Amino acid sequence: MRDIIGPALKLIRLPHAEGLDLPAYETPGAAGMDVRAAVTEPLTLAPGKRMLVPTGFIFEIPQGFEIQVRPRSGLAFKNGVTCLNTPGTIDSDYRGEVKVLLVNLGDEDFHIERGMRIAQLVFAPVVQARVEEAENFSQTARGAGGFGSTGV
Ligand SMILES: O=c1ccn([C@H]2C[C@H](O)[C@@H](COP(=O)(O)OP(=O)(O)OP(=O)(O)O)O2)c(=O)[nH]1
Ligand SMILES: [Mg+2]
Repeated sequence: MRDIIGPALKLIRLPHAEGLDLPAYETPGAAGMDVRAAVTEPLTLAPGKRMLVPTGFIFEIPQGFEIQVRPRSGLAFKNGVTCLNTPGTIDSDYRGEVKVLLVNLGDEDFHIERGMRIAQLVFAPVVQARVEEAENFSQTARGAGGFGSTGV
């Protein structure tokens, strides 16, 4: 395995993930690690339905980081299957199993097999803000203009 420069990310494999590949970067420059369905039997996701799919792993995310659960574009394009809550947020203090909330926006049943790559996990820095209530702000050229205020 190639050396990756970056913070260590510890994970624990749950019994139902026995034998599954670890979440992994498929190419040297991949932004996300593909993660697999830790289902014990094939499941069918009917059109218009959603389902929480287990990954079989718990992560210990270092403080100051998060994991984003993002869809795989191939599943979205070919099957209309995406993550309903994209990007899903895995908090650094979460110690439960990471699950993927899939939704089938296509028009055919989607079959989820054990070991299928269902989503990708992006490990990313986050900064917590100190929230402060204020009376007034600095002036800007934009002001409150938005939603196309600068033209096309
Ligand atoms: O796609 C996801 C999104 C979230 N989670 C887990 C990890 C995350 O830390 C926790 C809470 O997620 P979130 O804050 O998005 O949900 P909530 O509805 O605000 O729940 P809570 O009140 O538990 O924060 O659920 C997943 O396993 N998969
Ligand atoms: Mg929350």
